[in-house]
Amino acid sequence: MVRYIALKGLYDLEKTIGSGGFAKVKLATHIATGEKVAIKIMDKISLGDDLPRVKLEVQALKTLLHQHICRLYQVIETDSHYFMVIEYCSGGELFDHIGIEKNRLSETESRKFFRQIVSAVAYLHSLGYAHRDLKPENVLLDREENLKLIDFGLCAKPKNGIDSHLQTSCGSPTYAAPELILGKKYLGSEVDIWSMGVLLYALLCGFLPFDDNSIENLYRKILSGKYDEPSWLSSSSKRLIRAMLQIDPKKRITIQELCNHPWITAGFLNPVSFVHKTNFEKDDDVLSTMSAICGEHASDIWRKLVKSDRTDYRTATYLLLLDRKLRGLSLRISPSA
Ligand SMILES: COc1cc(O)cc(Nc2ccc(C(=O)Nc3ccccc3)c(OCCC[NH3+])c2)c1
Repeated sequence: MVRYIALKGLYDLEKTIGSGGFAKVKLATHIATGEKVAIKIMDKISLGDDLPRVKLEVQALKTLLHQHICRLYQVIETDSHYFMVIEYCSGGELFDHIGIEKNRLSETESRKFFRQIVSAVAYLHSLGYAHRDLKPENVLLDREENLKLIDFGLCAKPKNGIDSHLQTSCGSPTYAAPELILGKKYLGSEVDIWSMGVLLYALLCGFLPFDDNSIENLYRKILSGKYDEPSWLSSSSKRLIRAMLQIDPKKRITIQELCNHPWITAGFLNPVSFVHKTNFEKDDDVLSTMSAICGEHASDIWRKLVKSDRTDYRTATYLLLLDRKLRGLSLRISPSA
């Protein structure tokens, strides 16, 4: 196993859990706390002119604090590599969780998960970001089956706000909105709604609304906006999916309407809110655990934490200890930290 000097003493790398274009994701252990993390490793050579995307994603993730958005703990940059230390989603991909035999979820279970996706995307849009690559592989679960959105490598924050047009064609065609595959100017918020429509369809049906091995046929199907409506779909589900898979983006349901849609609120007391984690909450138990080991005063540790750019080893240690505490585990830390 290639050892990276930059991780020595901080993280022990384990198996590869994902690999894509210019990155691979490995399972790792945060040595000081023994907690599992995922580390996305990118080498700068193969990143090429995608290098600025890493900085854009890191910048976005430092701002995005939400219970259904996978957490960035630490960023390590060397001359040759970027390492993004990320929350480990031990539940794996949501769609693997659906399992092969059933291959689709009940309306109630689909609603539980879909509300979490809507909450994360509504929060994202409220801060002016669009994900632009919403697809099953980017929807994971943590150990308590809470949903986590991952991979903001294509996310965009248009400089004139979420309502200003984008042009870059990106994301996977299967989940891409008609205006995106036509290369038209599009709104990030509108293409995210379309992709969420594809996700909801896949949850409720167990297969994709538009699928074809030939890219031309796939495009034709997407641009036709026609897809099967299996007999098991309730009329309320059909209405919601139709509202999301509108070819004309101006006729497509908006994220606000989605949060209040009858299908979304059925069985729940309230619409989807995108209340999110506050910023760093100060925890004295965690701070005293850290000060017991590194000898600094808890108040100094906290001051440095708040002042830091929140992507250093101290931040990762604090957040992982906080996570252990929230799970009712002991706050242990190994002296080598
Ligand atoms: C903000 O979250 C991000 C940003 C990003 O650029 C990339 C990722 N990638 C991740 C993060 C975590 C996992 C993971 O924990 N996977 C996993 C865990 C247990 C069983 C199976 C998978 C990850 O997995 C890669 C494969 C998922 N399609 C990717 C997160």
